[in-house]
Parts: sequence; C-alpha cells; structure tokens
Amino acid sequence: MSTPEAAFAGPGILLVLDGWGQAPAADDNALALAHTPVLDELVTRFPSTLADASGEAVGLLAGTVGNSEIGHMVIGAGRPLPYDSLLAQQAIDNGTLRAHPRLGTVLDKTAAAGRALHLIGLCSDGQIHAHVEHLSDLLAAAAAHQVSRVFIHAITDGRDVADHTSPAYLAQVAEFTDRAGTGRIATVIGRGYAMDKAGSLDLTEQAVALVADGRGTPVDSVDQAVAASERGDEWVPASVLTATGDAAITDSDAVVWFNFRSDRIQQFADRLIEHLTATGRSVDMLSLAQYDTRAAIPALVQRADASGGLADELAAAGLRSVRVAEAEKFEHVTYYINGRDATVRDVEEHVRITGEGKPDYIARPQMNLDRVTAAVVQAAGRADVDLVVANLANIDVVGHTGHLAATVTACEATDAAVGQILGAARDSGRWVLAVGDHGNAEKMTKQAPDGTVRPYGGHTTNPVPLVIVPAREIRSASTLPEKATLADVAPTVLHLLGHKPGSAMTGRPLL
Ligand SMILES: O=C(O)[C@@H](CO)OP(=O)(O)O
Ligand SMILES: [Mn+2]
Ligand SMILES: [Mn+2]
Repeated sequence: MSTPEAAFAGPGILLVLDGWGQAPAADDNALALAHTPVLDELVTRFPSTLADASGEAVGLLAGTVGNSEIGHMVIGAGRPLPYDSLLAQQAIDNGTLRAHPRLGTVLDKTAAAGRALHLIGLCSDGQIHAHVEHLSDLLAAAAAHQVSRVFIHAITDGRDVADHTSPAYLAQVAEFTDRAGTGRIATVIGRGYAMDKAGSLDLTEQAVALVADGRGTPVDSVDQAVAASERGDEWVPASVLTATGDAAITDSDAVVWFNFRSDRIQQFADRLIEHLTATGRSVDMLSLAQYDTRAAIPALVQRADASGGLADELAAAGLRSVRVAEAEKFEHVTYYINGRDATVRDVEEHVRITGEGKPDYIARPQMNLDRVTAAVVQAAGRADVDLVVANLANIDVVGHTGHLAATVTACEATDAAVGQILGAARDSGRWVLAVGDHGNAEKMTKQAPDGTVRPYGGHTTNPVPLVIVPAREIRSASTLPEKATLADVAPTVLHLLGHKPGSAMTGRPLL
C-alpha cells in the first residue's frame, strides 16, 4: 500500500452527513433544491466518488434501503456485516427460525398451559426495524405447536414506508392469521408511542398499558383505530379491538417481539418487563434479534460479530478520537460505529449535544447544529486529537418528517456547518472525509401501491457521496475509484492517519 500524499496524511475529521444520498436533480430532491454551495464545491473540487450504502454492499438483503445502524456499523467495521434483518430472513428461509428450540420450548409450554402468546412488533415492510412477513413465520410456528390463543399487538409505521399505508399492512396481518389458522389482532398503536427512543416515558407508558393491561380506546376495526390519528400512521392512538376480547397479558403467558432492530423497541421492552414484574406477572419472553434491554431477552437470531473495526484499531495504535453528535445520532458515532460495543476506550471522548424541550423538526430544522459544529471545531483545534468523528443529523432527521421545505432548510443549515468545519480543518491542518450513511433527503416522494405519489420521509437505496478534502492545497489531482462502499471508509481513515487497515477489514483505502 502506498503512503498517503503529504497533503492528505495526518490528523483528520470523519464527517457523517446523515441521510446524504445522491440522485439526479428533481422537484422532490431536497438536496438538489437547497442552496448548498459548500457541498456542491466539495464534490466538484476534491477527490470524490459515490459509495454503496444499501443492500448487499453493507450486509442487507439485495435492494434494501440503508439505515443509520448498519451504515455506521459498516463505516466503523470496514467490512459489510450481515445485519439482523438479513440474519432473520435467512433463519426464516432455511427454516431454523420456526424450528428454533428456544421458540419450540416456549410455544409448547404455552400451548400445554392453555396460556396466550403475544406477538408485538412493527407491521410494515420498511425493513429498517421489522418486516411484517416475519410475523407470518412466527404465526406458522405457533400453529404448528398448537398455540390457540395468539394475540397480535400491532405497531403502525408511516415512517419507513409511505404514510397512511398501515390499513394495507394490517389487512396483510389478517391474511397471515387466516392462513396460519391462529392469531388475532388485539391492539394497535403508532410507532411514535411504542417506538419512542428519546426517553419520553409518557409515550412508552401508553404502549405498556395497552399491551399489558388492555387499556386503550375500544375500536370495532383496525381502520377505525388508524382513522382516529390526526398525525398519520406514526401516531395511531392506543386502540383495543373489542371483537378480539380480553388480550391483557396474564401470568405465565409468552411474549415474542418481532422487530429485529433494537434501538426503538428496547425502551418499550424495558418498561413492559418492569411493569409485568411489578404487577406480579411472570412471562416467557423472546425477541427475534438481540435487544439492548436492561434485562436480557433471549434472542432467536444472534448478532454478527462486529469487532476489529476502527475503534479497536485506533485504540491499538493509541490514536485519540473525539466523537460528536446530537442526541438523535449519538449512539451512531459511539456504540454503532464501535461495532455495537458500549466500551469507551481510553483514547475516546464522547460529546453528546442535547437540546432543550421537545424537538420540533419542522419548526426548527437547524436542530442543535450550531452546537454540534462548535464542538467539532473545538475538538479539531486540539493538537492531542488525531481524529474527530461527527454526525450531522439534520438531513436525515428532518427528512423523516417528509416535509420538503423544512428538509431543504436542513440541507442548507448542514451546508453552512460543513463550511465552518472545513475552515477549522484548514486552520488545524486536518483532512476531512465526508460521507453519507444512507440516502434520504434526495428523494422526498414515493409512489404508493395505488399509484398516487405521496410525501415520503424514509430512506433510499441511492448511493452516498464520499469526498476527501486534503489538509493542504493539492498540487496533483488525486482521484478516487469510481465505485466504493461504506466498508472502504475505515480503511481509508486509517490510511490517512498513517496506519494500515485492520486485519478484519475487507474494505480498501480509497487513496
Ligand atoms: O428513525 C429511525 O428509527 C430510522 C427509520 O425508521 O432511521 P435511522 O436508521 O436513520 O435511525
Ligand atoms: Mn442515518
Ligand atoms: Mn433515518
């Protein structure tokens, strides 16, 4: 491997622009509509390429949109990692999920005792947190083990899929139960409540009371539940299907969570476990994939090993890094980029920027970007810091609102922040590697199954820009390979820092 050119070598900044995808200019492309002189100049003036951030290139099923977890994990690991959604799908396809001994034991016990099985999860095919078809396999397993009382506690989406599509997914669930010959939808609630991860326990408690105690608005149909929301599928109020009858969790029941991604379901799982324990109910609980809950829940699919990534290499080389992000993406530049490892290594400093009050992303698309930027600039000015790792969250977080004008403002705010960070990098003699973790804001509409084009705040399969800004003016024009993936980021970062890629990394230095 060659040594990096002098203009590139040395301390640097790894800047993840969350949700920064590439697509041709169009009237639903917020990044193209926004006035972004800094980002525009970045990709034309400095070595840049497009990196794959979705599907097989990062460890997802082919054609699956990228997401922040796998995006940051692959950026850190320097190799694609079979993600939980892929592992769950493989376990379904090869029959090991429904034949899982842990599942079999729980189902047999439940059937023998005449107890109920509760299946809780997000009902859509967004494939970021869950896939509704995984529920179908669990229903088939329940039927095979003669569990006759099966209650589905459905969480509606509207974020990873177009809004107002939840009735179609709930109809699909009804088809699954018909086909399996067991199971009924017992409750419905929006993910805004059931999948809060901001610590808003008042929201989580509504989901807990619904599922554990059957406390919610009585409804005659799932459509009635969905129609009661004034803010789309994400905020469907806690609803109890009267036709299903009493589906509260009783002692010795079984609970299986079918989200594969932990971050947004773990707060609910934690609180449900605590509530059941406090009310003297002991249940058998399983989760599809591993959750980061306070009390461990046995999982049906084990996580891929993500060790040997950037954090381990930086620690081995004694290179100091400062990680900066606002609350929404803090775990991404710490826990996920470190390979789902919560250890804070001696050479790491973590800076979490929090705002005041409840964020309103449409009213304040700037979020707390000024403070994130200030923290990055401050860390960049420190001679003892080899690498600053930062996530600028706005493009993705505001993009999720599906609100085009607010997302355009978020892109413009990000552009100005990148401008300031580039200035600080020049002053401190640092290179900057800027990269998206998956697409989002470059596509703000989606065609619904009925042919209508609707606002869409979710992620995309588009590639992401990857740019390397040298520490000093370059004389010879360096170019990057035409094709890259997120797995190339860690090897490139280590190379720019004057080190070899880790032996576990399969990505390559791009310079
Ligand atoms: O907000 C989230 O939970 C997902 C979308 O469902 O986005 P991200 O992968 O960027 O966290
Ligand atoms: Mn992201
Ligand atoms: Mn996102």
